[in-house]
Formats: sequence, structure tokens, C-alpha cells
Amino acid sequence: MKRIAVQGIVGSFHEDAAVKYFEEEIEVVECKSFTSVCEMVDSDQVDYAVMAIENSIAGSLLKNYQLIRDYHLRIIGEIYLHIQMNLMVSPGVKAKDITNIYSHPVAFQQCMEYIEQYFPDAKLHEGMDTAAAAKLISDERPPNAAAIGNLRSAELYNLEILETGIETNKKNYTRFLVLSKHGNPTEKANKASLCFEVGHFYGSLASALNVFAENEINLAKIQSVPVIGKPNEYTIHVDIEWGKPHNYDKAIHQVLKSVSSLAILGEYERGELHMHDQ
Ligand SMILES: O=C(O)C(=O)C[C@]1(C(=O)O)C=C[C@@H](O)C=C1
Repeated sequence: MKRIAVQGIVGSFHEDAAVKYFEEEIEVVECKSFTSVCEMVDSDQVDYAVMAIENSIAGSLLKNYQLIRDYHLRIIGEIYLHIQMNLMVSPGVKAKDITNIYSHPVAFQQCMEYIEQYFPDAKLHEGMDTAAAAKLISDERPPNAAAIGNLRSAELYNLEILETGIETNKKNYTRFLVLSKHGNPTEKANKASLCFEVGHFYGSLASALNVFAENEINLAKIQSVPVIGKPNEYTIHVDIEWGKPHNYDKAIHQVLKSVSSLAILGEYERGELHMHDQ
């Protein structure tokens, strides 16, 4: 059975993403941090990792871009998950009693409008993941606390749901990357994640990006990530998509002339973003 490292525990969105991506029975290996997730892959203790990289409300997880490069991990796939957040309490706790809320920092960011409107004075406690927050409430049964997380964690840890769908926008999606130590070449690849650096002169980034346009390569995402220890310097991460593999090969060949330190982090099959109309 494949072993998959995720940050968090059973009932987290990461576990959900891993189960949905692999579509077979897997062993989910719970890790305390994204760094230990990467260490598990690097030391061959797991086959793959699943790691959030961006959310449609909270934005990019910059630290995870950095980790992928530091550990030289390969991106072999991606999956988008529709994220619905719920306010959960141990049985009997009422909304008026809540003075403390437990969740994951990214989950808090997704629910900030709701929290500011209904619990502006609540103390927010950031934990490892939403399921760990649900478990903590379940184990300790504080009379004045709630957790924010998914419906499965409420069920797993016997919590009552006070409110569902508390995310700021219903079209709330998190994109997760599937990572491994070695590449997994696939004929089906129609997307790649690259990173590179460009000089500090006019047109340097534009000329690199033009190479993609000229070869009919769609730029799905661009993200600059600070180079730690070099203020004002950035690594540019791009996700690109193509129809004809030949165009991709040509673009990679040509872009080498416009950039430095080009790294192909992975070539993989594009994940579908199934929009939920609500
Ligand atoms: O806390 C969890 O359940 C997670 O899996 C973490 C995480 C994240 O890192 O973004 C995953 C998806 C949601 O965007 C909220 C939190």
C-alpha cells in the first residue's frame, strides 16, 4: 500500500486530498509540520507527500514553494479540493459561550469575515491543522471554545455543528501538490511547474514570459518567492499548460536564453477544478 505523508491528522483537508487523489487504499502518514513532510519523502520513509500550495481566498503558501526547492522534490500531480468550513463545538456549548476558537491559520484566513462579524472578541488559537483543533475540543471539552474545520472531523471527533459554510466565499478551493523524491514521467503531462531567476533590467521578465506566449503556452500561475538572505531578489515560479507537447519542448529550450537557474519542478497532468455553484 502506498504511504503518503501529510501535515496534520486524520480528518484534515490534507488527508481528504490524499485519499481523493490516489483513488485507492493508501496509508496516510501524519506529520507535525510541512518540513517533516518533506523529510519523510527525502528519507524514503513514504512514497509521496500531498501538500497545500495555494487557496483561492488565502493565497499562496510561500513557505511551501521554498520547501519544494530546498528538498529538491518533484511535483508529480495536483488536486483541487472544494473547501467548506464549519463552526464546531463539543455537545452543549452555545454560540454565546464562545470566547476561544481553534483552527489552522489558513482556515482562519478563509473565515475572517464570519469571525469578525460574529465573534470579534474571540481569541484565535492556531494549530497544526483543522482536525487537530477538532480533536483538541473533543478531548478537552472546553465550555467556551469552538473549532473550525470540515464535516468529517466533526463526525470523527463527535462535535456539534453550530454553523456550516462560514468561509468568506463559497467558491473556496485549495490546490494541493503531489510530491515525490523522483520524477514520474507521464505521457499525459499537460502542465509543468518551473522556477527561474531574471536580471534586474527592463524587460527581463517580460522577455521570458513572451517565450511562452509565442509558443502557445498558457501561463496558469506566476508567483514570486523572496530569495532568503538576498533582499530585493526573487525566484519566479510559473505553472504553464500546453496543448501540444512539442510547443512545451520548444519553449523550454528557448526560455533558457532569457533566465538563469531554470529548474523544472515537475511535469504532470493538470488537476480539474470542478466549480460548485452555490
Ligand atoms: O488544516 C487542515 O485541515 C489542512 O489540511 C491544512 C489546510 C492548508 O494548509 O491550507 C488545507 C486546506 C484548507 O485550505 C485549510 C487548511
